[in-house]
Amino acid sequence: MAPGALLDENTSARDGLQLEETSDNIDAVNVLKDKMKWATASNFDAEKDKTQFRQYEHACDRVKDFYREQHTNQTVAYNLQARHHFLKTRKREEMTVWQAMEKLDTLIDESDPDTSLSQIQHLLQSAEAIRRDGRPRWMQLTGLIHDLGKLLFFHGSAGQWDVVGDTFPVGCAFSPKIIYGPGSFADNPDSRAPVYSTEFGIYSPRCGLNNVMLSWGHDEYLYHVCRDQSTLPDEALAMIRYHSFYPWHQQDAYRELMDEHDERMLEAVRAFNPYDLYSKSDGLPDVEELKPYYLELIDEYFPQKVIRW
Ligand SMILES: O[C@H]1[C@H](O)[C@@H](O)[C@H](O)[C@@H](O)[C@H]1O
Ligand SMILES: [Fe+2]
Ligand SMILES: [Fe+2]
Repeated sequence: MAPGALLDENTSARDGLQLEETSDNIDAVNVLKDKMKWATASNFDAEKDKTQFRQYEHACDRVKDFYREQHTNQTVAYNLQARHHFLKTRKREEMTVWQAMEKLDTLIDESDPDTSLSQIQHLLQSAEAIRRDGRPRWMQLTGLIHDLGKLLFFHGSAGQWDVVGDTFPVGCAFSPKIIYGPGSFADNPDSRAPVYSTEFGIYSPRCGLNNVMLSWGHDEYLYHVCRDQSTLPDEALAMIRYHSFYPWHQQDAYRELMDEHDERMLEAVRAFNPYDLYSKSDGLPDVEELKPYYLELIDEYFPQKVIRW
C-alpha cells in the first residue's frame, strides 16, 4: 500500500488513530502521529501571565462601544441576510493567501483589548508559536490564516461589529457568559422575541454546532473559504470556525447544543486557543524573513493558489 494511502488530507486526525500498526500501514500511522501532535500537552503558555489578557471590564471605551454595537445588531435576520450575501450572491475577489494577508494589514481590530499590532504580525506570531512548539504543518498554517476572514471588512461589511469580536449563537437565548453579560443585549430585538429568547430557541438539544448560526463574522466566513478551497483537515476547519466562540470553548456555555463530532472539535479548538491569545505578547516577527517558509506552506494546502475571497 502506498504511504498515506489510508489517509487524505481531510481525514480526521482522530478517526485515523484506530489504525493498527501493521507493516502494511506503518507509514500511514506515522503520518497520523504527526497529525495528532496538536493534541499533546504544550508548555507554550506556561510562562504567560494569563490575567493580563481579555480583561474586558477594564478595557477602553473603544472595546466597550464595539460590544454594545455588536450585541445590539447581531440578530437572526441579519445573520441570514449576511450569509446569503457574503457566501452566495456577492462577486468574489481573487487573490493569493499572501496578498490577502497584505490587504488585511491595514485593519486595526476595535474589539481587541490585547493587541494593537497589525494583522500580519498577529498572524505570524500565532503561526510561529505553533511552529516553535513542533505542531503539525497544517496547524501552523491555521495559525497563519485564522483571522483572514476579517477581509469581510473590505468586502462591504456593515462595520466592525459584523467582522470581529467574540461570537455566540443567534436564534436562542444569549448566554450570561458572553462578554458584558445579558444587559449588553438589551437593545437587541431577538432578546425579547418569543422563540429566539428561549433556551433552545430554533434549535434542539444535541443538534450539533454545524446546525447552529453563530453571530456573523470572520470565523464563519473563513471557514467556508477554507472548506471549499483548501485541503486542511477537520480540526483546522474547526479551529478557524470556532476560535472566537469563547463562551463555548472557554466558558463551557452552549454545551447542550453539541453533537459527538463537536466534542472532538472542542479539543482541537482548545489546543489552538493559547497560540492565538497568548502569542499577542511575543516579540515582533520579521515578515520578510519568514515569508519564504510560509509561502511554501500555503501552497501545500491551497493547491489552486489563487483563492476566491
Ligand atoms: O477581539 C478579538 C479578535 O477580534 C479576534 O480575532 C477574535 O477571534 C476574538 O474572539 C476577539 O475577541
Ligand atoms: Fe479571530
Ligand atoms: Fe487571532
